[in-house]
Amino acid sequence: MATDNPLTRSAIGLLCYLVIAYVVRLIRWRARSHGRPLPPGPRGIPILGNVVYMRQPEMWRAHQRLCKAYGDVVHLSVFGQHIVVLGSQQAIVDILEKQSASTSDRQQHALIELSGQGFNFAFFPYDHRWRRHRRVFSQHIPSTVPQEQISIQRQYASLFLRKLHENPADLRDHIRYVFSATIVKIVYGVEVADEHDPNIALMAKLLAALQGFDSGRMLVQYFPILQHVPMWVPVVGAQLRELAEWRAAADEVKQVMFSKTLDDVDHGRQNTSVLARILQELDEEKDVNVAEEQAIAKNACVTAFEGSADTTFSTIQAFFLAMSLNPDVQKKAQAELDSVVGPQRLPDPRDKASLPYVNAVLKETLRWHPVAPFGIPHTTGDDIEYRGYFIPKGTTFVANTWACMHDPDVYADPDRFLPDRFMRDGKLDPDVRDPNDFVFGYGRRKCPGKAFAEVQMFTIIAMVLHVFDITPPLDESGQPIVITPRVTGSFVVYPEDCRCTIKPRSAQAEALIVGAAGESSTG
Ligand code: HEM
Repeated sequence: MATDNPLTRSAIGLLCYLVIAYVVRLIRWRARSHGRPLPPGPRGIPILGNVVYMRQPEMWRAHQRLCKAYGDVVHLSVFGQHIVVLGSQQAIVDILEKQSASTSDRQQHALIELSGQGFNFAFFPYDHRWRRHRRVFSQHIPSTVPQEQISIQRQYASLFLRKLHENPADLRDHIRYVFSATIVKIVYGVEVADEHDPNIALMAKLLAALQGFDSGRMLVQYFPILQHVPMWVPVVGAQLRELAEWRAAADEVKQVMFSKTLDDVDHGRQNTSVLARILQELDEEKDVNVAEEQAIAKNACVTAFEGSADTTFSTIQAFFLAMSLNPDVQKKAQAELDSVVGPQRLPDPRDKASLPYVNAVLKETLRWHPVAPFGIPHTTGDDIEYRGYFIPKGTTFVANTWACMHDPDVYADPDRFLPDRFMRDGKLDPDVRDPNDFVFGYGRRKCPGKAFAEVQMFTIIAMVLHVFDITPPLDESGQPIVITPRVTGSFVVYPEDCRCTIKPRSAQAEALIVGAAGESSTG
C-alpha cells in the first residue's frame, strides 16, 4: 500500500495538520467576526498582498483614487498585515476620535529599536508607559503655551529675521536653525549660537536618522529576521551598519544634552528649562524611582525635539514657497499687518486675535502642504466594528489627511493657495473645515505640541511678512525662475524647492530687523 511509504505518510500528516489548522483558524475568525466581512478593497497577490498600494510616489493621491473606487473605508493586506485606509472626515472621526479608546495603539516593528527610535513615545504602544511619557510632556509643554516659552520663541524669531536679512540664500538652514535652537533652549536651556554650532550638527544627525527611518527603505522593517544577518552581506549589511550609526546618534543626543542640563542643575547654574525643572522637582520628591523618572524625562525631551524640528521646518518652507508664488496674498497680509501693527514695531503673538488674514495664511499653509499626509498611523488594540464591517485587532489605520485637506467639495480648487477661503466679512469663518483639526492628528494621539507649534509658526509668519517681500528666485540673467510645487519624502514631506528672493520691504522694515536682533540675547 502507498501509505506504507514513510514519505507519503508524512505528506498526508502534514496535509491533515494544515487542513485542521485552517479549519481552526476559520472557526476562530468566524467567532471573532460574527460573520461580518472586512471592509471592501482590491484583491492582492499571494503573500505580498496589496503592497503596491503602500509603496508609490504621492501615495496620498493613489489612496484618494482607491477610495473613489471602493468607498472611504478600504481594506488592504500587506504581508498578512491588515491595513484600513480612511479616506473621509466622517470615517476618520468615527474611528480615530470616537473609538479612540481602541484605536490609539501603534504598530510595533523591529526597526523602531534598531534605528535608535525606541525612546520616541510617538512610536510607543498605547499603554501605561506611553501615558507616563505623554503626561510629563504635556505638563511641561502645555496646551496654553507659557509666557516664558513664548518669549523664547519670539527671541529666536527675531534672530531668524536678522539671519535672513544677512544671508537670504541660506533660507533652509535658517529655518532649520530657528526651530532647532528654540526647542533646544526651551527643553534643555542650551543656547545654540548658529547653524555651525556642534549641538545643531548633533541634532541634525538625529533628524537624518528619523528621515531615514521614515523612508520605508530598510528591509528589516519587512523582514525582521534580517537583523541577524552578518554585516558583510551585501545591501542588508550596509543597512545594518547605517542603523547602528543612527542608534549611536540617538544615544549621543540623549546623553550629551541631558548631561549639559544635569551639570547646570548640579552646579546651581541658572537654567529654567523643561528638563532642569523636572530634575529639580525630582530632587525634592520622595518615594519616586529617580532613575526611572529621569529616563522618562530624557525620552520626553528628545521626543519634543524630534516632534518639533521637522514638522515646523517643512511647514515654514511651504509658507515661503506659497508667498513667492502668490504676491496678492502676500500684499493682503502685509496690508493687515500695516494697519494693525504699524511700522514702529514687530508683530507678536498677542496680535494673533487682531490679524485674521495672517491666521488664514497659516491655516492655508497647513492645508495646502500637510507635512504628514497620513499623520502617524494608528493601530487598533481590540477587534472593532464599523458600518457592519469587521476590523480585527492589530489593523493599522492610514488616515488620508491630505485627501481631507484637498477635498474639492470642501475646498474649491484645492491645489491653489487661497487663504481667503477661511475668511468671511473680514473675519475667520468658523464654518470652514479647520486644517488644525486634521494636520495634527487624531484622538488620544493628537499632537501634544500643537499649541506650541501654532504660536511659534504664527509669530514667524507674521514677523516675516511684516518686514520682508518674498518674490520668486532669479536665474543668472536676473529672470524669475518658476517653481512648480512638489514634495519629497514619504510619511513626512518637504517642499522639493523653496528658493525665493527675500528683501526688506523698506528702510523702516530694515531698522526693525536690525533693532529686533538687538532684543535677542543670542547670536
Ligand atoms: C507643523 C507642526 C506640527 C505638525 C503638523 C504636527 C503633526 C503631528 C501629527 C500628525 C502627529 C501624529 C498624531 C496622531 O498619531 O494622530 C504628531 C504627534 C506628535 N507631535 Fe506633532 N506636529 C507638529 C509640531 C509639533 C511640535 C512643535 C512638537 C513638540 C513641541 C510636537 C510633538 C509631537 C509628539 C510628542 C507627538 C507624538 C504624540 C503621541 O504619539 O502621543 N509636534 N504631530
